[in-house]
Amino acid sequence: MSAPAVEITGLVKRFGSTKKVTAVDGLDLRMPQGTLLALLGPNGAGKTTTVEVCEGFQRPDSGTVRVLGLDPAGQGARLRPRIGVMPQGGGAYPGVRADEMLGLVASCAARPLDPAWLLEVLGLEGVRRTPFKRLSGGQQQRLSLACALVGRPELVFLDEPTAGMDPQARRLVWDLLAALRADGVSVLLTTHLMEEAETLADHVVIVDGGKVIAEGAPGELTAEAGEAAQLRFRARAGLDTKLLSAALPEGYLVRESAPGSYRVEGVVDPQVVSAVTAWCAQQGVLAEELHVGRRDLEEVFLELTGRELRG
Ligand SMILES: Nc1ncnc2c1ncn2[C@@H]1O[C@H](COP(=O)(O)OP(=O)(O)OP(=O)(O)O)[C@@H](O)[C@H]1O
Repeated sequence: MSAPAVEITGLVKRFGSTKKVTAVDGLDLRMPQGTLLALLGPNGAGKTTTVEVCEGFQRPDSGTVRVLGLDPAGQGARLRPRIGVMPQGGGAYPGVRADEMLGLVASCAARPLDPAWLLEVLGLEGVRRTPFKRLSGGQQQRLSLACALVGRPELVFLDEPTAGMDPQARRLVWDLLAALRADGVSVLLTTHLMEEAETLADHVVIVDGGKVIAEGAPGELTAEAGEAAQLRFRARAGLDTKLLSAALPEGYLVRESAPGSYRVEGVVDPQVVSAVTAWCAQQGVLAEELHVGRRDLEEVFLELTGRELRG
């Protein structure tokens, strides 16, 4: 049987001269080959550090990390030709043209993809002669993604691949990632976009404070036994939830899951929706983002931590 794409056991990584900052705090993760795993978490959760350890750019303080069965710290020379890396923020020599840069990276690979094809798929055909510094942020990101993929890697690490992209560019990237996955390429990406994780991932690992706080298929994480839908809304923080609960039909309970985020517990029906909005109107409160539906990963994170994913 082939080795997992990534296997991490008890990873700890600390920074600072006295190692005071614990970026990763005993993280375990297993990713089979041919799957797409999303590391989802807020700023500072330890996602980039975890990925950089897998790429061999950081050494763990403790724990073991195996990537395609190899130790990234000690067997980097064997590992590097088999992986693609898209770092956060990217970067390149400012005067290099898009096609020159991709051509250069392709020339380092044994069996590269056709750079012209990749530029076209990523919507960069029209800017192939544009110097890197004059590309928009989203175009630079896509070029960085092309560089990560041009060597036909078995496994790619993408650190916030769609950060700063407009919805159209994001969609192009999502389509490409879905196609890669369908071709059997393993993809590990970090994101704080729960929609990205829900759309693309076979497996989502939610990290916070350097630890895994939940994981599973997106559907598993968002499923809740016996509950088809729930009602959520946002309003100013500190509403009197006891008073609101009392205004609802018997058996319903309202909780403020994070400041300004409210959740009505109980089976949602038209009467309860109407009662919530009527009570808010009486208090002169505007119920915003009123939502009836299954919970999403944002909600899962909120329930686990009491904080919003997008800080
Ligand atoms: N080189 C470093 N020196 C000191 N502290 C660091 C270093 N790199 C990361 N950290 C700290 O480690 C913690 C985790 O950072 P990391 O970049 O891994 O988080 P992240 O989940 O990728 O965040 P983001 O979504 O903002 O990229 C943060 O508190 C960060 O400030």
